[in-house]
Amino acid sequence: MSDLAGKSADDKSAGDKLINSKPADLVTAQNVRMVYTSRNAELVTALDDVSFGIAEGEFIALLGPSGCGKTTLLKILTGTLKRTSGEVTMRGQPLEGPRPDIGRVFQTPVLLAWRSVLDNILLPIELGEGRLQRRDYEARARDYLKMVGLEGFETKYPHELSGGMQQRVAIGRSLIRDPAMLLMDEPFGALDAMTRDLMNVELLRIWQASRKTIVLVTHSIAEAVFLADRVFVMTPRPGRLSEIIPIDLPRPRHLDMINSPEFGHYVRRIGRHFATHGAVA
Ligand SMILES: Nc1ncnc2c1ncn2[C@@H]1O[C@H](COP(=O)(O)OP(=O)(O)OP(=O)(O)O)[C@@H](O)[C@H]1O
Repeated sequence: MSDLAGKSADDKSAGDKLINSKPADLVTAQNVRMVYTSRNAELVTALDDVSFGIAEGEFIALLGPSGCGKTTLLKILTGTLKRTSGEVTMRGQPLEGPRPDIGRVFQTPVLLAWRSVLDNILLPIELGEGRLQRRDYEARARDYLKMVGLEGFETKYPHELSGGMQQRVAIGRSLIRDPAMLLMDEPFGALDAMTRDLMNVELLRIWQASRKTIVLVTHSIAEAVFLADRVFVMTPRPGRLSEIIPIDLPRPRHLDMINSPEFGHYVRRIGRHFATHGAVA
């Protein structure tokens, strides 16, 4: 991460209590295994024996080397990819397909160029099952626009926005159906380092304001430590969870914390782990 000292997430309260309390798990995975069959009929084991629980409101960073199965695990958690074996539950029920209470943010924002910012945020309402009425969600869309820092940009089009702003629209869109959980696949990976740092601070502010559960995939040890309550460290393929590391840094987190000895301790500890078990890309 670059050094943009002094920026902080606004909310003063949300993070600490999550570390100290033990609410029931929102999502669980038990012995999840994923084997793909490639085009030449080769079997590729992407995930093996992955088990964990994630509490409501937690921020989890999924960290591991390229190709270790992070995206695969995220797709399984969205219900869009069927695991080969193992159990996944959400609120105690088996997760067997996509659900409206799980939102997803991709590495690139995938906005529709011919729709305004407000219309892009409302897209899941128009496409959603169950006759959702756009007018019932417009006030919420405006609230989320404000939350992601885009108040006043309702009528702009994607090409009029920076990359960071476009990704804020994508985050607003992922929140519009009020999901319990947001799954984010390297959401700021395409942005320059400075914008990425600022977006991470913004993301913590949005997380604390919206109180969603977040699972975020990253290649960056520093990003994982800065954002997460717990870092799930994966092995090289076939991806297993080799360690779950609670990050006991105070919240709200400021970018100048990355210079603290405690932050350095976590980064070195995870770095040593990868030096022993396999490198982060
Ligand atoms: N549809 C598929 N068919 C066959 N193999 C696949 C398929 N999708 C992914 N894989 C393989 O599964 C493994 C895990 O892929 P995945 O995209 O989940 O890794 P990742 O950790 O997200 O990688 P990266 O960090 O590079 O994005 C890789 O070896 C990949 O080549």
